[in-house]
Amino acid sequence: MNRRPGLLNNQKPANFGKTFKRLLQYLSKDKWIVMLAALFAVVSSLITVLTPVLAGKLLTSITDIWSQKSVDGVVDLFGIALTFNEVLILSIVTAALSTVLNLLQGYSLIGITQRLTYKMRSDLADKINTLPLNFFDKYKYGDVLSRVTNDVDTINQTLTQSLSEIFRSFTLVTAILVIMFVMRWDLALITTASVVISLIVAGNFVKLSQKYFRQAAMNNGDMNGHVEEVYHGHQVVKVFNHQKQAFEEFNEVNKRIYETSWKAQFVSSIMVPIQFFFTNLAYIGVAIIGGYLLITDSSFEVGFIMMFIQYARQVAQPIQSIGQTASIMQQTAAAAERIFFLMDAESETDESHKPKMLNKVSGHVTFKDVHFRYLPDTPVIQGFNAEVKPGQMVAIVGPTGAGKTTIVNLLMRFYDIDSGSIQIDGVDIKDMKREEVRSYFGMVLQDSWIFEGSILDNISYGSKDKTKEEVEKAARAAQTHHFIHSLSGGYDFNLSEDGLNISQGQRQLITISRAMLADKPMLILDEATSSVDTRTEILIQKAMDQLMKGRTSFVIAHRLSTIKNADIIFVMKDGNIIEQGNHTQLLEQNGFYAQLYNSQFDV
Ligand SMILES: Nc1ncnc2c1ncn2[C@@H]1O[C@H](COP(=O)(O)OP(=O)(O)OP(=O)(O)O)[C@@H](O)[C@H]1O
Repeated sequence: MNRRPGLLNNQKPANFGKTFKRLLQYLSKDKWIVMLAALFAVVSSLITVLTPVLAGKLLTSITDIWSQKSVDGVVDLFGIALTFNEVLILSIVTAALSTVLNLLQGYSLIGITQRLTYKMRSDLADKINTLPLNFFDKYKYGDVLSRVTNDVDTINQTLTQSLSEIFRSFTLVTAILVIMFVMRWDLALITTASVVISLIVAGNFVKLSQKYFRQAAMNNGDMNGHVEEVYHGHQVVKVFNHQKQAFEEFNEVNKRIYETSWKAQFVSSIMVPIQFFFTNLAYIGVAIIGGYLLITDSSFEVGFIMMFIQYARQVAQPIQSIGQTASIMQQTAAAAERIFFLMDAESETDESHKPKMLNKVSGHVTFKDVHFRYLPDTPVIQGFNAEVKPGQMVAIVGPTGAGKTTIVNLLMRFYDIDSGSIQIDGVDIKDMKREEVRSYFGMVLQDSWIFEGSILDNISYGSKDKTKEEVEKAARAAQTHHFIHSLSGGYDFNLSEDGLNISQGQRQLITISRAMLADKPMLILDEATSSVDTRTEILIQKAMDQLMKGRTSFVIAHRLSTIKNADIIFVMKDGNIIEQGNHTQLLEQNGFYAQLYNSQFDV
């Protein structure tokens, strides 16, 4: 099942404070705008706090006028209208001002977040370009890519909301509590107590529901893994008559999801009514004591009670919101931590100071006592020595795991060797920039790399300066023109992602044309092992022969024809060349090659 723990997949930040501080440092350029947004939030929240005062004032004035009527028998309509107008105008002005401030705050925070995520994406892209290949041996590409997409997106979505909510909620809570305690500390105490109790109860429910949510998420992961396994290997499942067992496994996981999700949803759904219960208790308390004070204390105003009840209601909401925002900020920090982990990974050493070493490359390659290991305690290449003359075609053969791909990786400087040297035309590749080394090689790999776009774009990938005529010439030389011509639109025919709308052999022909057009002095060919039809195989062989003409070529060989035609064959075993020579010489030796050849090619 596909459950993959590890630092890159953590849901909770290991160090919330440190990560959030670093995230805020990203905002340092915009710190004045952040402060302005905070100011907007504070002022608009203070205005919200004033609303109950206005409403209370209105009610007190109306009851005053009304009680006067009971004495005089006359209603002072003019007085009511005047009070109404005053309060109404003030209410409209404050509401409008609060809306404008909220808009300004939203506008500035959105700008800040977008700039922050834009910069994070660019920084991550720069970083990924400098990561050494062995980083990707440890971490999956999907994981790394998800930093650029999902995690940056999480920050994008949560940061604006969290920042604005934190500014707003803290101001509201502080202001309301201050007002309440200044007005009547005893009533304020009742309200605060109810909020605190409701928060404690809610906190326990949150913990419980989080436990069930986590279990549900794990069960969902199991379900994904199961579905992926079974449907990916659909045919295998059928061939081995495994459907019944697969179905039972599915039902078992499905049942677990049902149970844990039910508990998680139920526990989280009863949280709100419970909080309401405690808040309502506070209203009742304030109303009873307020009513009593109104009767017993003549200086007590009815509007005051109303105002207080409104504050009691208002204070609970931002406190709950702070709780929710804290959990959102945890997600933000977890995402930021995963991003920073990638940003802190060790980059390839900087080589910008290195000058260009070769002007014209003839393709003379020597390996001198090369040692290399991917993992500290597992030597892979041990004392590899070889010399390849310009224009020679080298076939590298050997059993699986012998180190054939590794030699190619070292030659292209995808990895740096531990000791010894690899030289091109007498210059150690360590003294060249990696890009310089790679610029001398054309590559055709087993997995034809095709992207969505026209055939023309696919062939001219990496050689954008070439004309359409040159592309066509390369395709002709690579035996590809004929097939391209038969497609609707010819060179403009649109290839789907991974080139799935053409055959495997045709995809290979396109990549051969690409290497032909790039016209590099040296070549690396990793021959495809999977079979294509005989006609295409002949075409590919012809194309490869044409491509290799006049270039030093390293072929990880699987085809009999390639091996027979090679100028020199390196027979590799356990990271070393154990035999070398041409096909006839090696067969005459009757050693490992002869054994391998006879078993593999069944001659
Ligand atoms: N990225 C890596 N990290 C750790 N070990 C690796 C890595 N790549 C290859 N190896 C190990 O190095 C050894 C040589 O592998 P390599 O891929 O060069 O063999 P190969 O001859 O190309 O095999 P095949 O014919 O199966 O492609 C193997 O034991 C392999 O397990």
